[in-house]
Parts: sequence; structure tokens; C-alpha cells
Amino acid sequence: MIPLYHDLTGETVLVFGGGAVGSRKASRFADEARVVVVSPAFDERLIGLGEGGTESAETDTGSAEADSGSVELARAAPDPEAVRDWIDRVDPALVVAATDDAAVNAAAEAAALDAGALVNRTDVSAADRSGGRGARSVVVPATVEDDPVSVALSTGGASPALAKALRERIEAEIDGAGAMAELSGTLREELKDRGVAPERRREAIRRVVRSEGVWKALQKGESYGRQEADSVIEEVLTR
Ligand SMILES: C[C@@]1(CC(=O)O)c2cc3[nH]c(cc4nc(cc5[nH]c(cc(n2)[C@H]1CCC(=O)O)[C@@](C)(CC(=O)O)[C@@H]5CCC(=O)O)C(CC(=O)O)=C4CCC(=O)O)c(CCC(=O)O)c3CC(=O)O
Ligand SMILES: NC(=O)C1=CN([C@@H]2O[C@H](COP(=O)(O)OP(=O)(O)OC[C@H]3O[C@@H](n4cnc5c(N)ncnc54)[C@H](O)[C@@H]3O)[C@@H](O)[C@H]2O)C=CC1
Repeated sequence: MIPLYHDLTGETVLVFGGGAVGSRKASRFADEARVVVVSPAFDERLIGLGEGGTESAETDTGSAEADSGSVELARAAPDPEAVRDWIDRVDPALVVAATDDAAVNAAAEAAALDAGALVNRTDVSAADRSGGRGARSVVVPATVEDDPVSVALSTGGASPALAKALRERIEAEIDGAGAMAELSGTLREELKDRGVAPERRREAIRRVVRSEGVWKALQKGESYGRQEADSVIEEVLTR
């Protein structure tokens, strides 16, 4: 499997199943997408995420206006046939099959693929997919974020618990990466504007992102990081 990033801003994610897993996925996707959860019962955490903390019995699937960050709760227990109707009505970019009913999850997967949407089947392991998943059947990785940096981690479906444990280690490891990305991105643009030759420019940026001094200074604040980076760059440019 090859990891790719999806921009789900302004898109709709339709989750079947409001238990622990559906709730975790809904909360994750609600960071940027409109999320609709269909389930006969909702996890406590999900009720907290519902709009205004209350659930709406029926979602207004007619309004195409995407409301980023929201979770709409629709109380229903569709059978495999009715799952298709929900997908047709909500028109999601991604369907998450997270019920505890394998037949409903399988129907959600089939209908999502027929509708041209992506699908995340949460109840199927890598071992069950020896024939391959198909390009639109996606796995949700464990992620570490320090905006704009993000690390996505998968065990190929073999051990989600390990993915979580590794994510916790990496979290500590990349502390400050977001600030470093911002700073080195700015410096890169400035060096281009100054007309510094490409080879020198790359060398300077490579030095900055590997400099312990710059990482340490950034922890004190952006301007300290900037100062330290400037001296690293000058050293490269005056050689
Ligand atoms: C294939 C995949 C499909 C998908 O959901 O995309 C999948 C499938 C399954 N997970 C199961 C169990 C658990 N999943 C977690 C946790 C996470 N699971 C996630 C992803 C994935 N899980 C995809 C593969 C990712 C990869 O490649 O590694 C994470 C990374 C992302 C997320 O879900 O947000 C998130 C950690 C987030 C974080 O903390 O960072 C825990 C740990 C815990 O809860 O503490 C357990 C219990 C311990 C264990 O069993 O390992 C079961 C068995 C269910 C059963 O026993 O019935 C199946 C089904 C099966 O394997 O048959
Ligand atoms: N991918 C992952 O990370 C993990 C996946 N799993 C798998 O995911 C599935 C769900 O796990 P949990 O959330 O822990 O189970 P759960 O039992 O807490 O939640 C299942 C939810 O599905 C709802 N549901 C039942 N029939 C439905 C229907 N016809 N339509 C819509 N919703 C329906 C239930 O009301 C319940 O809210 C299980 O099959 C489990 O094997 C379990 C743990 C982790």
C-alpha cells in the first residue's frame, strides 16, 4: 500500500455505526469535513460532538453547504438495502463502515464503491484482504500532527495497537516540527528571492533543518530560531 493524503475540506464523510470506532473516526474526520453518523445508538463522546451537543433526528441532507467541523447524528438502523439509499442521499466522498454487523458493513462498502466514493472498512484485517483492497478502499493511519507537518503511520493492518504505540513515540520525537516547517519554508522563499544559486540554497536549507542549534532556539520562540538559522545560512553562503 502507498500512503497518500486526502484533502476532505468541504466534503462529506458518512459513518455507519455510532460505537467506539465510529465515534473515533467521526471525531477525526470532523477536523475538516462535514460528518454524518447513521446509527440506532450513539457513543457518549459522539453525542458531545453532535451539533450543539444535541442530536438531530433527521439530517438535512438536501443542503449541500458543507459545515466544516460539524457532526450530524441521524438515528436509524438501515438494513443492507437501505444503506445504499443513505449513500445516494448524502453523496459522501468517503464512507466509513463501522457497525458491529458485518452484513451492513459489507453493503456499505459495496454501495460506496458503486457510488464512486472512497470506503474505510473498519472490521476487516489485512489478512482478510490477501487479494488486495482496491484503490478506493482506504485504511486510516495513526497520525501525528504538528501543523503543517503530519506523520501517517500504518502497520499494513497487521497491528493497529502497534500503530498507536508508535504514534505515541513519534509524537514526542517531532515536537517543534511545525515551527521548523514554517521557518524553513520562509527562508527557502527568501533565498529564492535573493537570487541565491539553487545548489547553495538547497545546502543552506538542508543545514537549517538538521541544525540542533536551530531546533533548540525555536523552542524559545520563532525569532530566536530565525536568528540561529540566519547564522547557519550565512556560514554556508560565505564559504
Ligand atoms: C485495518 C484498519 C482499518 C481502519 O479502521 O482503517 C483497522 C482494523 C482493526 N482495528 C482493530 C482493533 C484496534 N484498533 C485500534 C486502534 C486504531 N486502529 C486504527 C486503524 C486501523 N484499524 C486500520 C489499520 C491501521 C494499520 O495499518 O495499522 C488506527 C491506527 C486509526 C483509527 O482508527 O483512527 C487506531 C489507532 C489511532 C491512534 O491512537 O493513533 C486499537 C487500539 C486501541 O483501541 O487502543 C485496537 C485494539 C487492539 C488491536 O486489536 O490491535 C481491529 C480488531 C477488532 C476486533 O478485535 O474485533 C480491526 C479489524 C481487524 O483487524 O480485523
Ligand atoms: N478499525 C478499528 O480501529 C477497530 C475496528 N473494530 C471493529 O469495528 C466494529 C465496530 O466496533 P465498535 O465501535 O467497538 O462496536 P460497538 O458495538 O461499540 O458499535 C457498533 C455500533 O454500530 C451500530 N449499529 C448496529 N447496527 C447498525 C446499522 N444497521 N446501521 C448503523 N449502525 C448500526 C450500533 O448501534 C453501535 O452503535 C466491530 O466490527 C469491530 O470488529 C473494533 C475495534 C477497532
